[in-house]
Amino acid sequence: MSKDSEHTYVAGQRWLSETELEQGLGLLTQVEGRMLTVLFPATEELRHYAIQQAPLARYRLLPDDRGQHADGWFFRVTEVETKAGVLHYHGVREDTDEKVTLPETQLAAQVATQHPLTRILAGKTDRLDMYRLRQQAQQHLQHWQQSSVAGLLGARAQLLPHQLYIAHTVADRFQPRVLLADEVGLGKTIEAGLILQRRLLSGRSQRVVVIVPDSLCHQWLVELKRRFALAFSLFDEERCEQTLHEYDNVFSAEQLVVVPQSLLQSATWQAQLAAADFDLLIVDEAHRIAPQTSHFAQLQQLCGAIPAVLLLTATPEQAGLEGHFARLQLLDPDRFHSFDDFVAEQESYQQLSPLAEVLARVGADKLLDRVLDHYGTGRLMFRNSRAHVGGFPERQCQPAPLETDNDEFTSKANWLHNLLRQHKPEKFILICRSALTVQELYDYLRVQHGVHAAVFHEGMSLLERDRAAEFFASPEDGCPVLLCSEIGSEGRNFQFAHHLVLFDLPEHPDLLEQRIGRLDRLGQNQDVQIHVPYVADSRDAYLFQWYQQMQAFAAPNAVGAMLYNEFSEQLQPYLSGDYHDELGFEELLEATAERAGQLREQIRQGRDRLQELNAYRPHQAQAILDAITSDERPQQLRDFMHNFWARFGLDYDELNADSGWLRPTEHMRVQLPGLPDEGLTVTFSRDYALANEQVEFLSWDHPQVQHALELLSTDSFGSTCVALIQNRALPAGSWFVELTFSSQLTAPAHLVAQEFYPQQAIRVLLDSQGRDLTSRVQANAFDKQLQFIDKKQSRALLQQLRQTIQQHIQSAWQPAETQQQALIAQAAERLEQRMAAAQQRLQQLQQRNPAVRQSEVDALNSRQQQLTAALRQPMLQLDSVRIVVNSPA
Ligand SMILES: Nc1ncnc2c1ncn2[C@@H]1O[C@H](COP(=O)(O)OP(=O)(O)OP(=O)(O)O)[C@@H](O)[C@H]1O
Repeated sequence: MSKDSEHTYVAGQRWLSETELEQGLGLLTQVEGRMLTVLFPATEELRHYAIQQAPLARYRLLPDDRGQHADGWFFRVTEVETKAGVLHYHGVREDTDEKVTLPETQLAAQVATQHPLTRILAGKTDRLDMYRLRQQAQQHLQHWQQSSVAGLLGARAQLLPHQLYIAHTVADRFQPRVLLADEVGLGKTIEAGLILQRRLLSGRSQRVVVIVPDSLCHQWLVELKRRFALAFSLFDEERCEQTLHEYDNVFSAEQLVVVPQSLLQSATWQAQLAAADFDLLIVDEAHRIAPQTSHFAQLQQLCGAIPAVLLLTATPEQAGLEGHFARLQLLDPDRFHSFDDFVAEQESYQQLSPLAEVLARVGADKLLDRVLDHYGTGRLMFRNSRAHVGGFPERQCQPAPLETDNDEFTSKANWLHNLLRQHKPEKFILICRSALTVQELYDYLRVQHGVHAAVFHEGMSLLERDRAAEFFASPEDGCPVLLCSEIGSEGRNFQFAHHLVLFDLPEHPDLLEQRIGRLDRLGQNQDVQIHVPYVADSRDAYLFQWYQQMQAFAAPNAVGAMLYNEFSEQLQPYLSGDYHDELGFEELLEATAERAGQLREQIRQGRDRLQELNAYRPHQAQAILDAITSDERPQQLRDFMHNFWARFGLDYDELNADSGWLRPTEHMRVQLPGLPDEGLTVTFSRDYALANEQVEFLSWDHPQVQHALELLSTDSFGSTCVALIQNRALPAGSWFVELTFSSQLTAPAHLVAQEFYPQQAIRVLLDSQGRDLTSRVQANAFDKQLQFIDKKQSRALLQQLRQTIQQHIQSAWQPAETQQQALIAQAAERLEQRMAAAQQRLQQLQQRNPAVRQSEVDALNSRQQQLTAALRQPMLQLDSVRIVVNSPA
């Protein structure tokens, strides 16, 4: 038996190593002369120490503490007894309620080495600034978790109210199943991305599949990365084949996948997709999968298997109202069971429109909401129009009637060459119906005129297409024109160009709209010139005149599909050259113009207007924008991240007022997602990020920021600390223990409990006598007075005080629990109020609007019940401890 200033060393006692805490709980096996031997059973390491300098801390449990037996079971300590220097714990087993007594020798070797109490006992502390950083991280995390716009903060995108309104409305539904049908180029991809991001970050969705026309896969992958910092994986045929031998279901390999539409053709992959437990499905250009095809049947199966579905199409009625109905049916088969009922219902909505219009005009928002609630498809379908969103440049049609001394192709090709020459160095996008024409034109321009054109069509590989588009878009490239086929270019972003050449005309007005939409989309900053060459009496000449009657070139054409349905049969003979009656065409034009006027008027008063009013409710959108402006807090984020980088070994060099270069150093203490070795240029400014695409936009939603918040809130960095206070009003040598407890709910992620009860920090401040000063000494005011203390001093203090500190820490649980109860009561009240309001609203809505699924109402009830239950059992944990010692100068 031997003795130091604090303890008597006896074999059988348990000790922690202050220098090697990760060894777990040591067992003192031998005391011989001036030497100690300690075995660390967790690592099977043996250590010998000289008694005078042994860096050991005595491990003792106190009544009410929780201990673990070497056999794995836990017990609650009721009494502690010392027999010949070894502690004997009396307690109750948690699993069996049995009373037990065990010597400390039998304790498990694994102790929570990250636990602040263990760290304090072992004298392990961090610097004051690290402790502060941890506290800040927790406050920021709490703020973010509670924000009503978490997940909508981080997109590299302008804050456009029509997109944010849709994103917010759809993302927060239990399992949204909607059609995003904004006019072409208004940003459906961004809307889908925002919805996705908010759902992923809140835990509402976890496994996502995006089905995209093959030609758009790359664009989607790039947009998701560039705009949302989301890394999706492409699962094409090749990747599936490669993954096949590793996984039963290839799609289990990743959480976020992009799948080319063509993959649906394979029964194997299709079956695996349906069985891959995705919880969110996004289908881009959904009109491309035509009803009554096998593809469509497969899509139907997927929509049946995946609970949340977003279908994207700018031209929902391209294949007629039946096609539109079929897609709505994919979303809600129960509600859309009869096409005739659907048509009748659509007509009945027309009556609502004038009233809604008046309410919108006078700004009676609440009443307008109620009227719009009656509009059945409004819950399922969102369609914004340019007219409603506003701020778009004009379209200018430039018809080019041509003389024909040559064949049609040659005349047009020569005209094109002239056009390009006149407008040098401007860039032109040319779209025609087939890849064959693209190829012929390419050859002709090269051979006859020495003009090098870029080409873009479905016969090229995706990589070739992307390269061609990129090459053409680069300002250095000398190529004046990009020749595109119809189908090859759908969904593409060509708004950097201002001239569109329609080398021939498509037969369907929606296809024409898709073509113009390549340039006339968000981000277009000049009027779009639409050049239409045609030869007299040709197919295109007739089509051009017909399109003029419906003003198809001047503005987005909402009536095109309906006119096509009514008149296409009469039009056919003129297109094929098989007609006898030129007068008949004049009549057709007149009839088309008249009908277009009627339909437009109907639409103005009817369904489309209702759709627009519903897709964008300005006062609600404004509330979302306001919340974003107040929760973005770029300055606070910047300060926090700068501190984080400095403490964790990353170098940051300011490049200008808005951006800087971030790079890892050899002292980097953690791995950050998406940080390459050579570093990264970053900004906290949305505007700067928008103008500089290569610069990473850091927001509270960004994975690196989330990682920092998470790390600092859960890991042990900064969880224990000793600091000095110099306050003459207090006795010298008086000291304080400041504790932070974290309180959290344990609930499945999809319940999004953090919205009501984010991870909460509960502070308790005790003085050296164990008196509770929490409410008397404010956290900030206290913190401001604190100063660093050097490591040696801090260690000596802890050695001296640790037993009392351990007792104080134990007594702090009671006030922490009391504070927690108050927080819980507040959260329960908030939950009750908000849920009651949401339920009432949904139930009222359900009475008015048949598109509210019963499952939504049930889900809301069940969420409330589960959250109420979770609120009864919050988890309280000791998170950090700071010891403050007064030493007046
Ligand atoms: N909020 C925004 N901020 C900046 N750019 C945006 C925003 N929304 C959309 N854009 C850009 O506008 C263009 C059109 O957006 P997007 O491709 O999402 O439209 P879309 O409705 O899906 O078009 P399409 O009907 O052709 O598929 C894209 O280049 C997109 O990056």
